[in-house]
Amino acid sequence: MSVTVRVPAKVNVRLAVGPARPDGFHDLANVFLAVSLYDEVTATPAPSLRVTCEGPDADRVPLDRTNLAARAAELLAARHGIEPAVHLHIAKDIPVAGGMAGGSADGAGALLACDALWGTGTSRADLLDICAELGSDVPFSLVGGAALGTGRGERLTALPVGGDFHWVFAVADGGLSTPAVYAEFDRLTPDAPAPTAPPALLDALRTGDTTALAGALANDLQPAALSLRPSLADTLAAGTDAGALAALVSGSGPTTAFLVKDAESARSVAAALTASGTCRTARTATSPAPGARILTP
Ligand SMILES: C[C@](O)(CO)[C@H](O)COP(=O)(O)OP(=O)(O)OC[C@H]1O[C@@H](n2ccc(N)nc2=O)[C@H](O)[C@@H]1O
Ligand SMILES: Nc1ncnc2c1ncn2[C@@H]1O[C@H](COP(=O)(O)OP(=O)(O)OP(=O)(O)O)[C@@H](O)[C@H]1O
Repeated sequence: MSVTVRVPAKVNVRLAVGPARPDGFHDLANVFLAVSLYDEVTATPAPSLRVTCEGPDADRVPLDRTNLAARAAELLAARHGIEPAVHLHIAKDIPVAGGMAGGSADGAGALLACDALWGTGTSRADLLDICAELGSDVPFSLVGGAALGTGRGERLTALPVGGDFHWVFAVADGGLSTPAVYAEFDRLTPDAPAPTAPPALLDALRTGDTTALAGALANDLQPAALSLRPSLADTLAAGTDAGALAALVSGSGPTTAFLVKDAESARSVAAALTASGTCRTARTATSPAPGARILTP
């Protein structure tokens, strides 16, 4: 018997970053939106914990105990006093180290899959606690939809979304290290103000107004990502030249996100980005997407 869970990627439609805290993390006003690019995590009984991965970026995914899926299985097993005797297979479609929370998705997916496989019946509150222990983005991978993340991004308030949004994601060559991007933010922003989520952005989500959302997108980590990877400016320009309503770096990058009017515009902007030679590949997606879900056989 095995259990498969499907988990979405995310884009941050507003990532407001405050000053570094004593524990090294930054307080955020982080407006997450789940998008329709998914990893699938399959949990199968095995003599001991083992991780495998398939997909175009599989060679860049660690298969040891540092994999967030493996860590999720270990934390859940420890909480219930059992052995993490499970094979976790990741079918990876979310770009690796791309600022789209791919590792976080696998952590949330493994947690839900193991809880179902082992019949441990963990409460939603306990699952969210384990997610927060795994990483700041992991609770959102579990819940999906749209949410405001405060604290280091792990404390979530669900947000209403009144319509579908269409996106193109330009996947860059290689990744960017999240801690390195936050460190560059600190260097560039010595007096960061307290982070807030503007009402205009929350209204745009609530009413499903693409034009208003395009005017409200913002990522405080974008200057830091551009400073570490200046070529991303060419990718952003290629997308807006091709007709995207707005462009921004996704999370800590280097994936760039383009909000477009509709599915037809998504196809033409993706084609133009691919032809521009400023990215490795371009993907289309819609939002909001549901959070981690068990796929019924
Ligand atoms: C950039 C985002 O993806 C936006 O959603 C997240 O803030 C990053 O979330 P994540 O990858 O789950 O990050 P974590 O695994 O919790 O932390 C990795 C590192 O990122 C930095 N970090 C992360 C979150 C935060 N609020 N402040 C930080 O400074 C810290 O250096 C930390 O050591
Ligand atoms: N299951 C996993 N999938 C991908 N990377 C993983 C996984 N587990 C651990 N990692 C490690 O985490 C690093 C960041 O990968 P990930 O794909 O989560 O980045 P990201 O999308 O930038 O995340 P975020 O948006 O949350 O900052 C990788 O370089 C890899 O070493």
